Amino acid sequence: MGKAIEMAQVAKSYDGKPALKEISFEVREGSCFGLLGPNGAGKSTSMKILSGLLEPDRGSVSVFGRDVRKSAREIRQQIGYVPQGITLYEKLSAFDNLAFFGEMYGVRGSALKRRIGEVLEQVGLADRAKDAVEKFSGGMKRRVNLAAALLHRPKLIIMDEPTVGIDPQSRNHIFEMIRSLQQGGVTVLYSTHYMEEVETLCDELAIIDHGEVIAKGELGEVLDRFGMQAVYLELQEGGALPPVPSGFGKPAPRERGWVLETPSPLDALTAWASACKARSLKVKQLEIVRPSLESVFLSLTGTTLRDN
Ligand SMILES: Nc1ncnc2c1ncn2[C@@H]1O[C@H](COP(=O)(O)OP(=O)(O)OP(=O)(O)O)[C@@H](O)[C@H]1O
Repeated sequence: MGKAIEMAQVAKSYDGKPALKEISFEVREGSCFGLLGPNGAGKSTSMKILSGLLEPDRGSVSVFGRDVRKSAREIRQQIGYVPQGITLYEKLSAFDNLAFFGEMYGVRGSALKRRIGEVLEQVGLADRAKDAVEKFSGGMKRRVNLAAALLHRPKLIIMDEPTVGIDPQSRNHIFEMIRSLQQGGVTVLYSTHYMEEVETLCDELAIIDHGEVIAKGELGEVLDRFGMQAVYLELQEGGALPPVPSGFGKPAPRERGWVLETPSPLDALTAWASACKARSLKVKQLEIVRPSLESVFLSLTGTTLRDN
């Protein structure tokens, strides 16, 4: 498989302040690639450069093997860019908003009408085509924006934090849409500061922090390389504090139980089991769990992504 995106040593400053310091990453054709990082890390800047909306100061950027600067027009036809902000006409219906975007992309007439029906179906809003966008929730507006980026059947979709501040139903629709796009061979570049989203959706990722790539690769590879295994404990009577196994750190709450990150999970599991037994606590679940991106970020930066 070829490369959908190749960014090499890309740097960008705003008013002398570096936002990207020599960013390099590659996205395989057909993959769902997560660009993960805290606010201000440089995700939007990278995406705007890739979409040809912003010029880098240095470095090279190519999309499907073509230089973004030299082939800007052709590349724009292959990219569907979904910005962070909503860009819709509130008074117009979802259909009319999409008709406007479609014409901008050069889709017209009955082909456009048909295509609008298809993309509204894809984002789960086919039954709301005629309603004015001003009546929509934030999540529904975001979905119309996503639909707009699909009208010209791009081979690469670039989405800048599409799930920030939206309802769970819209989030699920977006996830389903991404999965079906990927099944249809479309490459997806997805930025977020939610690690769980990357874990659920993406097969490759780059973690960026302060304008630098601090880890990249296949999801499983990054987790194995930088993450730490953990032991998960859930007790039968919810709410009780778990015993702390001696010789290990303090467990942290997760879901309905607690989790203990450790380089020696089998020893931790055994020690935790003995500590529970000694206190006659009824264990509902005790198991070794695979590393999370949370532990990857922590081990690479010394801070949790949530704290940022
Ligand atoms: N137009 C601009 N002018 C000046 N500084 C900017 C501009 N756009 C972004 N920056 C700065 O560049 C850095 C990277 O910002 P960028 O928006 O790319 O990050 P991000 O990871 O997308 O974060 P966010 O989720 O907050 O958008 C930040 O320090 C930001 O303040």
